[in-house]
Amino acid sequence: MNSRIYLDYAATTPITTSARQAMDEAFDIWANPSSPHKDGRHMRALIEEARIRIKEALNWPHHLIFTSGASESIAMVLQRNTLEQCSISAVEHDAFLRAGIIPNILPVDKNGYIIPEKLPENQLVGVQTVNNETGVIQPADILRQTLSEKNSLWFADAAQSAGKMPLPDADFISLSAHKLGGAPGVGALLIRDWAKLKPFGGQEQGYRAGTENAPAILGFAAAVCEKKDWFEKAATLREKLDQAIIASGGEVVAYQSERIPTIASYRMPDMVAKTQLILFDMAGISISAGSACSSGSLKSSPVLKAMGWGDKEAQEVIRVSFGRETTESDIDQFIKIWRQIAEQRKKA
Ligand SMILES: Cc1ncc(COP(=O)(O)O)c(C=O)c1O
Repeated sequence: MNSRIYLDYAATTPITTSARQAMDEAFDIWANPSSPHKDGRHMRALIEEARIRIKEALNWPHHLIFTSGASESIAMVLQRNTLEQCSISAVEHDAFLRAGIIPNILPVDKNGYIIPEKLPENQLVGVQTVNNETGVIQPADILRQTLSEKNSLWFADAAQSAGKMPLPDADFISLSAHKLGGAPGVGALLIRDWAKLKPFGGQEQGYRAGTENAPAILGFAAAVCEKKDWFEKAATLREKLDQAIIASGGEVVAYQSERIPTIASYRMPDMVAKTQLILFDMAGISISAGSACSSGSLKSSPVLKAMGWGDKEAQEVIRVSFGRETTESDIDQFIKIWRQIAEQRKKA
């Protein structure tokens, strides 16, 4: 596994050393945080400390409840917010479409940006911070201002940006620990105002049911608090990658848009993504086609379709995503293999 090159960080990131250590230590503290005895109270105190540390690290002064990750947080908000109607952007993660309600879909432009004039009044509006396929960053200030003027609540899915960029000034925010160096199966829902969400369950201030996953929560806190000194390096690597792709006849998706440095999508003309994935895989490189959830199928990415891409072109797009552990030599190797595949395709 270690000799392979992992460029699929948007699907999940490697666990950081400090998160792994915090989890390891937590497994030795054997108590349910709801138990009133001394051990239980100790575990409760550790969870509350983790909550405070995460809020401080993310600079979020309001409420935070632990969940199993962004998908659960998304379902919670869609099902239990206090407004009657809900709209989401056409580029939201699949979890928004599988939360048991049917939202209205808001269009995006060809660069992947939300169209402010189309934002509705008096609704819950789901617009992500960063897209998981293209890396496009939505304009947070415009969204905040427009949605406030329209008396709508902003639900920002920050699964791909949390811990990398400042959080937006939204009403609800979802995130997953495994996208920022923590373990899978834990995450959070950030809530500005308790009154905007209907309670449910006996844990997490009455907003969730189920014993907290204490080891994962403590690992999550450790991961969030780690230094982000690698982020600048990611921007340099992404720029190198973009230029190499363009120079060898490829296309950078949403090249004109503001994008997070850790996610990029590239189109290799006349070669379906599924074949590219196999060839990269055989060359020891893990990448993805669009989102991890839809990559098993041959359907075009709904994100690219919403940006106006045709089926043929959309099916030729792969996603490369990276982070803390990615080195320049990983990127050089990816570029080398990309060039080889592109050359073979030209000869075929
Ligand atoms: C933007 C976005 N939102 C939500 C999710 C769902 O996260 P999880 O599977 O951890 O619940 C993902 C995961 O790929 C994502 O990229």
